[in-house]
Amino acid sequence: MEKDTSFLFSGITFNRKKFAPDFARFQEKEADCATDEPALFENADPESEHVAMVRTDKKRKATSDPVEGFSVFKSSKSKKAKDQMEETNEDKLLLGKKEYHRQLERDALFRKKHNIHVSGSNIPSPLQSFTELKLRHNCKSYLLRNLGELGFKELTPIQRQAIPVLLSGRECFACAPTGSGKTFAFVCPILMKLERASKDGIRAVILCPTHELAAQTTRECKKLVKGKKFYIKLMTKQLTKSADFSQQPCDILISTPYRVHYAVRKRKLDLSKVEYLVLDEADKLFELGLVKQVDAVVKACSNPSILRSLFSATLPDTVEELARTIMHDAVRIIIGRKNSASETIKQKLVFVGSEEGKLLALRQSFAESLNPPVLIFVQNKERAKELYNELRYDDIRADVIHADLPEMQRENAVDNFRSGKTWVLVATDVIARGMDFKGVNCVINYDFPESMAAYVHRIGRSGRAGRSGEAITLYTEADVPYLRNIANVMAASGCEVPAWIMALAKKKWRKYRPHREAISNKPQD
Ligand SMILES: Nc1ncnc2c1ncn2[C@@H]1O[C@H](COP(=O)(O)OP(=O)(O)OP(=O)(O)O)[C@@H](O)[C@H]1O
Repeated sequence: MEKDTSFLFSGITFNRKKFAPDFARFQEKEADCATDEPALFENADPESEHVAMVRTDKKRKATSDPVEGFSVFKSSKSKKAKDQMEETNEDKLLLGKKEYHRQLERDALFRKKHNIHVSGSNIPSPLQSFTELKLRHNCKSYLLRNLGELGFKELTPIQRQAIPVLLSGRECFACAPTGSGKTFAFVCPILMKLERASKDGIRAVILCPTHELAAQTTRECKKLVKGKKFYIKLMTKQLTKSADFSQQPCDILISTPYRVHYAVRKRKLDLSKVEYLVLDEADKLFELGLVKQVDAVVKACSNPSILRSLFSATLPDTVEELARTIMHDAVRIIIGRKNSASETIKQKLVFVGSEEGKLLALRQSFAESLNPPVLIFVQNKERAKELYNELRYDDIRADVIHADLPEMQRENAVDNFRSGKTWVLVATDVIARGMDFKGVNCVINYDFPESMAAYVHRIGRSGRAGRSGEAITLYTEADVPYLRNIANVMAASGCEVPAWIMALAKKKWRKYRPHREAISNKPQD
C-alpha cells in the first residue's frame, strides 16, 4: 500500500514479526487457493499459463479476500490487527492490479502475433488453444471430439478472439478474411451457450444472404453437433410456407432474411425467445435489397437480452455505423487489414482486349492446362447461361448456377462441384459469398467485378483454410479505368501489380453493370 494514499493510514506500518502466526496462516490459505487451479490446467499449453494465474487471482478476489481476512482477524479487536488486515488486502489489490496489467500486455502481444485488432472496453483475452476453450469456458467434450474429427487442430485468429467475446456475453462485429473460419467462430459460442436441445422455442437465428450459404451453414452446424441432440433447422421454401414452428422444436434456425421475414409476417414464427442472432455476410445483408427484411427480423427478435453479432470478410464503414445503432457495447474485431483478400491467393490480371477475346483466352488457357475445380464468375444470369452453352460442348465437365434455377437444381450444381463431378462451374455472384469449396484451384473473373467487396468474396472461393489458390481477372479496354481499385486489393495482400496500373487515377466503381456483348464464338455482325 502506498503510505500517502490516505491520511488515515499514514505512519502505520505492518509489524510482521508480531503477527507472524496470523501472517503464516494467511499465506498458507493463499497458497491453497493458488494450488486449486493448476491441476485443471495441466494439459494446457505453456503459453496459456497466464490464464490459470488470472483465474486464480479472480477467484481469490471474488471469494477468499473477504472471507480470509475475516476468519483470520475476526477474534482480534486490536487496531493494529485491523490495520494489518487492510494493508494486506491493499497489497493484494495492488498485486491483482499488476497482474491485470501484465495480462493486458500479454493479450496485446498475442493479438499482435495473430494479427488481431480489437476495439471496445474490457475485451476478453484471446484463446490460446482448444484446451483453453475446454478449461476456461468448459467446452463440452462432444464438441471437441467433433472438431477433432473435422481436423481442426488450432484455432484461427478470428476464432481465438470472437469466441471468448461472445461467450462472455458481449456483442461483436467482426471482419476476417475469406476462408478464415468465421462460421465456427459464431456457431461454437451458440452451441456452448445453448448446452442442450430444448422445445421452448427458437433460441438462435443465423441469417445468410443466400439459400446456398444457409444450407452450407446448416450442414456445418450439424457436423459440429454430431452425437448430441440439437434441433438445427434450415428454412426451406417448403418449411416457409407450411411450417408451424410452435409445433416443431427448433434450437437454431438458419435462413435467408426473406424466408424468416415471410414466416414472421404470416405469424408462423415466434422469434421473441431468440437469445443469439448472427448476421453472416453482414454487409450484404445491409444492402438495399435485403435491409428491410433484416430490419424486420431484428425487430421480431424482441428478447431484451439478445446477443447480436455481425461477421463478414468486408465491412464498409457505413455498415459499421449501422451496426453500432443496433448493438450495445459491442466489441470490434478485425483480423489483418480490413476488407483485404486472403494472402494465400495468387492474384493475376489478364488483358483480353475485347469481349470476344475473353472466350478465346479462356479456351486457350483450358487447352494448355485445366486444373479443376475451376469457378468462373460472370456478371448476370444471361451471361452465365451463354457461357455455359459455349463450354458444355467442349470436352470439359461444366455446369452452371444462377438465381433463375430451381432450388433443387442449384443444390445439385453445388453438390456436383463439391464432389468433383463438375470440373468447371459457371456462376453469378449468387455463390460468391461464403460458399466453402475447399479445393477450388482457380477462380476466373470472366466479367470484371462490380465492387471491391465482390472481388474479395469471389476470389475468396479459393485459397481457403490456409490452402493456396489462384485468381485470374480478365479485363477489356472498357474495364481499364477500374483496374486500380482491384490493384489496391492485390497490393495490400502482397501480390505484384504492374507499376502502370498503380499509377492509374482512382475511379469510383460503376453504379450499374456495364452492357457487354453476348458470349458467343459466332462472329458478331
Ligand atoms: N480451426 C480450424 N482449423 C482447420 N480448419 C478450419 C478451422 N476453422 C474452420 N476451418 C475450415 O476452414 C474452411 C473455411 O471456413 P469458413 O467457411 O467458416 O470461412 P469464412 O471465414 O466464413 O469464409 P467466407 O468469408 O468466405 O464466408 C472450412 O472448410 C472450415 O471447415
